[in-house]
Amino acid sequence: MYQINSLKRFMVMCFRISPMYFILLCLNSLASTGQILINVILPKHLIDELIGNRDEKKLLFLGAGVVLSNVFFAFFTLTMKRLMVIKNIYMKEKMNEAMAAKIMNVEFSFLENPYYLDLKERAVFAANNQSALENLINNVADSMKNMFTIVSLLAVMFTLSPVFIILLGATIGITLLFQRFFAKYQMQFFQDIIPINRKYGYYVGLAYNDKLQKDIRLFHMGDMLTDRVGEYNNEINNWFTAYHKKQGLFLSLYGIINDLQAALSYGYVGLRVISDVFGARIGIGSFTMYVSAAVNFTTATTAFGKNVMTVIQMLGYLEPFMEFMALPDEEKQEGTISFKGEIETLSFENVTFSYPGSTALVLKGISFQIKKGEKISIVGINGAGKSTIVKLLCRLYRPTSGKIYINGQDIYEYEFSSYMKTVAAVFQDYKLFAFSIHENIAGVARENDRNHVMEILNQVGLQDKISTLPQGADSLFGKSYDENGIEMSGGEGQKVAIARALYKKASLIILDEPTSALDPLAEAEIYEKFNQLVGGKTALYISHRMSSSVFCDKILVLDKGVISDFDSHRKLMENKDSMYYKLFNSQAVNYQL
Ligand SMILES: Nc1ncnc2c1ncn2[C@@H]1O[C@H](COP(=O)(O)OP(=O)(O)OP(=O)(O)O)[C@@H](O)[C@H]1O
Repeated sequence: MYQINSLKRFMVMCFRISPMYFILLCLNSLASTGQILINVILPKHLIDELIGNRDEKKLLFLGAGVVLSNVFFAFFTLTMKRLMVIKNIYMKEKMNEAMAAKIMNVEFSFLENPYYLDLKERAVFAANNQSALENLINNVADSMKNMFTIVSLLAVMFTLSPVFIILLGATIGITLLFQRFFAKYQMQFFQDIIPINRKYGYYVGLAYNDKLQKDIRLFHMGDMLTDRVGEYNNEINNWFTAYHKKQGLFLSLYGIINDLQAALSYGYVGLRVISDVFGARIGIGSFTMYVSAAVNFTTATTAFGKNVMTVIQMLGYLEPFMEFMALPDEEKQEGTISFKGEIETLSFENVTFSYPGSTALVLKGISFQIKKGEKISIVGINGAGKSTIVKLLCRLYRPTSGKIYINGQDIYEYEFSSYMKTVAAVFQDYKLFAFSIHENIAGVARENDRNHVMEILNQVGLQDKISTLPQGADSLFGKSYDENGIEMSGGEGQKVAIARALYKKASLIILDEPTSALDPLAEAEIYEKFNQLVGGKTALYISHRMSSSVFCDKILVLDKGVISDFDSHRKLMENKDSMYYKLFNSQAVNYQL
């Protein structure tokens, strides 16, 4: 049942991707069945005519019928096969597209959860490897063809004798019982192997990951990874050896039953030619037809059994893909009010938060309010919950309790995309993409204002760098796809990321440790100019460099998920027992001569 539901979901998805593909599959299956039927029925009439009246016109008609119909069906099925090869490639591309769209739209919390991250890896693997999709669809199409064939041949054989059908039915019953038994075993096998496959996939993924190669080399992780992958590989091999032994046994028994089926067909139909014990005698033409029908019937039932097994196996491979595709999308979060205008007030009211799957409270009932244009610095030791505040504001996570209001409205009341337009954030682990510098910046607003881009690049101090590049702001990031692509230093990259956030026409700008890679001069320059750069926008900064707080209107001091202070630098420095005073002075002493 679980497999049937899974197959149904998968087929509905494929149908949505390409209804034409399904029409082709059905036509192909019908054509293959048609060819088998013609070759079962027409030779009977040809032989009967040859043995009987030998009417030349009829013989010519029947002979031409056999040849022409075979030519037609051969041409038709070959054309269909070609079309389906093209469609298979298309389906695979679409599957990758759907996967990419899902990753970009799925609720963000899934992408920080190890289970779903792993699921995502396995889903990508399933979509791209093992030809699972192609095998699944081909086997579904083949099983459809075999089913049509079985049903039509049953109709042909029914004209000989219902007893014959009952005898064949009994052998099919035994076959189905075998199939059911093996399908159950197979299903269990593919469930049981998931955890080990997941671990194997995870460690192989680590070895593949180019971002890890520095650490792998520096800390000699290569041997450990290779050993771990080897161990899991052996374990998987042992599992599959046991599986294939069972499958071999099953297929042998299955083959014996099919041979018995063939012997029964030949025996029964032969008896009907030479004796009338089981009914009226039949001629040679009918003998040919019924034997051919029975042989094709046996072939179709065997093939059908294999189709079912392969479909189950491929569904097992594709399960992670389907599970990932069924995750809810971010856009589906409620919120209908279109956000218009600018942020006038922003407030957290008694917000408590723990990450999904964890009971530890990261934020413990925090409340604060910010007004339009204020520049707020959030400080606190590692793990205090600073970045979590930003993630909640960006609607990457939902508060466990309490609410966040903007302009008096719960932020989840706002329609998602209009809300996201008003927030620009530069995260610690910001990413730039393999587009040009210009596209990385202007792409966020989907416009092409070159002067404005250059103006912002100048403001963040990148004018000298850009002027040394032969293609200026049109230089492409990264060398992966363009040998003339540029590599920027960590600090230069951060400046581009800040420029991108500034360019976005957002009224709240959030910088989560955006200057960690900047040299002291660049950092000082950015902070000095920051209020000018940000202009009238409301801004939140998170930085471990306490000197950056001096430029802010207020400082929100977080201590283990609780707000310990929220005031101006001057006021907070008056209290020598405050956490802020300690944090500030612990750094300040390092700068004293
Ligand atoms: N995706 C996550 N799942 C579970 N726990 C998380 C996740 N992200 C962060 N945490 C936990 O939440 C707590 C607060 O993390 P957060 O990143 O908000 O701290 P922070 O104050 O920004 O720290 P830092 O100064 O080191 O950047 C930490 O204890 C961290 O382990």
